[in-house]
Amino acid sequence: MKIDISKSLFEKAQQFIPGGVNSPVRAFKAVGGDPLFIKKADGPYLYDEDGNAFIELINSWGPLILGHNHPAIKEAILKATELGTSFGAPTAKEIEIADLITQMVPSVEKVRMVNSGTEATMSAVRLARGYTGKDKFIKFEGNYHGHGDSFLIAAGSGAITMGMPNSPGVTQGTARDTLLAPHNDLKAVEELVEANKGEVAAIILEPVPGNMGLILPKKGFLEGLRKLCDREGIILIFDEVMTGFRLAPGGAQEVFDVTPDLTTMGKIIGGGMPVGAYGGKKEIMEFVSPTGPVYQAGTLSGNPIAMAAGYAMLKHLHDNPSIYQELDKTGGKIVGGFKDTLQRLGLNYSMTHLGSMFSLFFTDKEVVDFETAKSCDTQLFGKYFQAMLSRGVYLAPSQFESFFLSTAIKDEHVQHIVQANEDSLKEVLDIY
Ligand SMILES: Cc1ncc(COP(=O)(O)O)c(C=O)c1O
Ligand SMILES: N[C@H](C=O)CCC(=O)O
Repeated sequence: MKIDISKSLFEKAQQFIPGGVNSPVRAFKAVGGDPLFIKKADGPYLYDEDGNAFIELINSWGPLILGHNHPAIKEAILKATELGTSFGAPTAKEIEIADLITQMVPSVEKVRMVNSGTEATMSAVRLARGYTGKDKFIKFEGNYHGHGDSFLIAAGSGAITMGMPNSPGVTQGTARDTLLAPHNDLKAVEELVEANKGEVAAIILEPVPGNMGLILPKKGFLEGLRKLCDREGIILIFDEVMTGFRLAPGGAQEVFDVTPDLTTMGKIIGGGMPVGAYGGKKEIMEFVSPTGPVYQAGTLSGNPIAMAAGYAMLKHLHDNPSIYQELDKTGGKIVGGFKDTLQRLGLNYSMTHLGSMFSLFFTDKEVVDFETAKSCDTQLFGKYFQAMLSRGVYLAPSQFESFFLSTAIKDEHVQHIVQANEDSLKEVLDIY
């Protein structure tokens, strides 16, 4: 594979940008080699500056559930740009998207738009603290909620990929109010709440974590958290930045039928533009400024182009619910193909799958939390990543990320991906 142009761009980028990238996981540090510089994308394909084409399973880290350049979204963006790029004032489109979100996610009675998932989670926890008058909150090991200070403790995604689950720069004072629990361990959470009785404002979690690879909730875990929060007056926050509008129109809360008090959203909600949102019970959301005392603002929040893209995306999903069955089928075919290969090659690596998300973990343990996720052979993953790349399949460059499907992936791509997986495993494990 020719990568001369990407290589020289990366050299130049490092002169002006820390590590040559604007988000750490993009640097390929965990998988070796230099990152590819992307020139364009269409449907299921990414094209790099050297002219290589890849079927991709990242989709911009989740947002592009319809693949690249979907006509409905492209048209909405182009139309919106004709009217201006930013007004810093209310628009009709903001009402339309808020209305649609409340229909698709019934636990969200009111919603505030922000510019990223990070802003959404920071704001939701501030709101929970302001509303309850309590300072502490519980997060789960290996869950990732963006790069707000109080979340960079035992964080998943790029933080663990870079070997920095606890980031320097987060003060001890901040860290003290973040209580940590092992994911999927209800008893540990109950004990933590008991030990901090009356002091916990919120429990925040990815209901289906995708930031230590894809991990499924154990039976009764989400329901148990709901009961605990009700009993103790704690705000339950589902961080659905990744799972929202991806696992179902109403996200993981619809799939598992557990209703949080607040939900954070991002990725798909912006149709590929930088958008986040948080919403929930009217009574809690009324606590946000200007109706309430909890301050939160944004110069570009509700940006008209981003709202147009997000609305077009959500409307398409809302009007075409069969998309979710289609994605689940595609996921089933790929995961089924991978599992067949693993069996034939006598390998017992662990796999998880839900709808349009899946993971291949290079460990024989069942991956249910941060500890088991960390048992993966990350060096082997790096070799596998490179082997897949050389066969035209672009994966997330880390063992601690989920793979994402889009509707642009059809049967011919599935076949290519399954074959590439078999050939890559044989290559990296020296199986002939
Ligand atoms: C579950 C979850 N929450 C929050 C975030 C932060 O979102 P953003 O990267 O848009 O700030 C991410 C992804 O980065 C995420 O996956
Ligand atoms: N896993 C992260 C978000 O979901 C990946 C995005 C990033 O850190 O650049």
